[in-house]
Amino acid sequence: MSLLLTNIKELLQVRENNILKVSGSEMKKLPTIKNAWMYIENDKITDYGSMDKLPEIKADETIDASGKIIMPAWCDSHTHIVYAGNREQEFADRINGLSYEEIANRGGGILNSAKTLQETPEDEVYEQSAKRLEEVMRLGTGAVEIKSGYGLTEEAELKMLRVINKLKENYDISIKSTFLGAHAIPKDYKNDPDAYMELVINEILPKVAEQNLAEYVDIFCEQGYFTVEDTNKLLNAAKKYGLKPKIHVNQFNAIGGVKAGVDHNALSVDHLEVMTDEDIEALIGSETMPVALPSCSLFLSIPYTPARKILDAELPLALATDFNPGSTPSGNMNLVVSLACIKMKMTPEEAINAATINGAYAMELSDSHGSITKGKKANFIVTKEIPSYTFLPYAFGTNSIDSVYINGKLV
Ligand SMILES: N=CN[C@@H](CCC(=O)O)C(=O)O
Ligand SMILES: [Zn+2]
Repeated sequence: MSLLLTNIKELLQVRENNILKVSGSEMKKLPTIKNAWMYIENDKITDYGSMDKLPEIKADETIDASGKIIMPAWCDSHTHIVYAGNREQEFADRINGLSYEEIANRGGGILNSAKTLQETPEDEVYEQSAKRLEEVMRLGTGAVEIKSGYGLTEEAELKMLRVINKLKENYDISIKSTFLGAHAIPKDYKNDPDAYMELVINEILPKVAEQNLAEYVDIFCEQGYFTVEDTNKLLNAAKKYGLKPKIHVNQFNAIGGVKAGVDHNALSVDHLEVMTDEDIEALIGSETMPVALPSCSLFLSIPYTPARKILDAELPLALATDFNPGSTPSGNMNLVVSLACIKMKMTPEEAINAATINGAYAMELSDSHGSITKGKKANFIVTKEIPSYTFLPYAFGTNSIDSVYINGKLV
């Protein structure tokens, strides 16, 4: 199957030589070709160029993309798409004055979702999650990471990870799986959190590894959840099984999680709403990708990750949704990019780099995703007729997407 797209108003994020990520001032550059064509064979980008040098190509299908922009599909490197039920009652409780922390302390929050997940049959969790995956694919996401973490028992954590694996089998989209057993301390372990860490490290983690259910390991390193010491213990143990860290840090408090992640060569450190100078220092010179989740900041009314401070230090930054039932019931990367521009003062070029190639890096997919490069997966968004790419984050809340292709197939 081959597809030729012609008269593309502008082809975005064209990287002739593949790059793994972009950092600091480099993020201001978004290479494009105006009035372009692109040729797809099966699931790959074969070639592209400027319309004035369009070679003779016999394609199975040709699409005239006049007035439309084409760009790589979004790479969402941080989600909790697999969950059961929803938490709209907590949303209403917060409107009525309770804080996220107060709700969690009453047994709501993550523990509420864990109870629902434990009680919901695996097939039903799969069905609910598959709908969300299909929704985000239609919204332009072409690669996604999904975490466990609403199980909090051996049985339920493995159940979640099996659901992620079934999504991998049944959907033609790259999915990375992360074990987040250390997401919250279950009620029964409230007075003995160390015992829960022992369960996660000595009982659940080995089974996750044996059954090959995850690529990455995560922990919520935060006051009231897990300490830096817990983080070090878990990451040391996970390393023996070859699971790289991608960790939740600095959402509410800076307690040293960034440095712990960097010390363990984490692939990414995510959230970062609260960042100290020491956290920035720790990231400089590392291979760890900082990841911001602005939809979470919007929904919880908490600070936004200080993008300018991170970029001014010549660090890279990725953007992801954090799609989950408690802090971010939205998997819309288009909104994430808008929020990054509006609230974090990222330029459209920086935000698009952060949501494509840098998101791919945070899932170890930069060789196949995140840019328009020959040989990469044919994962791309065709916009409606719009005046410029800046219109995408500007017209927030407007659906500017005409169609989405993942692995060369129309979603
Ligand atoms: N902060 C930790 N975990 C999720 C939210 C969990 C929840 O409220 O269900 C997050 O990334 O925001
Ligand atoms: Zn999260």
